[in-house]
Amino acid sequence: MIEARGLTKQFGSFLAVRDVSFEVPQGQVVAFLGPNGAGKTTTMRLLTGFIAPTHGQAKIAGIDVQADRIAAAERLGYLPENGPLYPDMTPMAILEFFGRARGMGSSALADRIDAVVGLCSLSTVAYKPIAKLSKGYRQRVSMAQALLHDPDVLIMDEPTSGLDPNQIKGVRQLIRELGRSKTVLVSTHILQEVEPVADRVLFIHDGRLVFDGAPAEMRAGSASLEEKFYQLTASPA
Ligand SMILES: Nc1ncnc2c1ncn2[C@@H]1O[C@H](COP(=O)(O)OP(=O)(O)OP(=O)(O)O)[C@@H](O)[C@H]1O
Repeated sequence: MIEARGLTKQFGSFLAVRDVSFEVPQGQVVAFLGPNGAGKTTTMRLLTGFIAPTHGQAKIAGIDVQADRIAAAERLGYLPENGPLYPDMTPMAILEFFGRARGMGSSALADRIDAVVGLCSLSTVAYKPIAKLSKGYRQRVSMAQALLHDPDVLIMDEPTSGLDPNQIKGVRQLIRELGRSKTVLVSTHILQEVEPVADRVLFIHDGRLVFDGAPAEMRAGSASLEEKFYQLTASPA
């Protein structure tokens, strides 16, 4: 459902992503790990068609995201890091706006707004301006936007960043629930999140994929995931 083939991105003379290849089959929840500046966001932007690769190819549900971005976007929900939300709008208004932009008809859109407001626990803030919402609720509005068209594939960039422990728990439960029916790639800095949520870990360092395996395999031979994180990033990739 997600395919990266030789993905490479160069900004000027700087190689941010270097020849990254992997495939994620249907129904897998994958944690995308790596230190700051490793290339996680850039890889996710390449996978979603948001930016074009210097070399290589990205496919979502078999669709080349550069050649047919609209068809790929229909199958894909993307939660960008600090995604833009119009602060004067309410969650209901913004979901309606995004749904219309996606060409959803009135009755299907009303049903889906109901579903995502429930799934993301937004009912108590549905009619408050986004400017007045806490960071946790704003994140849930972004999540609801990503889920609105019921995509098969979800790509989420640090969905728990800046949230309190209760909110993190809520997002973790939601990801686990979504993982029952969807293919999910989620980046995070919080290693404790990985084992309860993910079937697989992709670890990127200096723009290169340096580990691909189950969380238990990543931990094998080390005292903890943290220890393995230090080992994987101790020298340049
Ligand atoms: N548009 C750009 N122009 C120049 N350099 C960029 C651009 N976007 C990203 N980079 C650089 O590419 C590298 C990878 O950045 P990226 O945001 O993908 O890392 P990341 O793994 O998501 O980091 P973090 O965990 O801090 O979010 C960084 O050195 C960053 O400064």
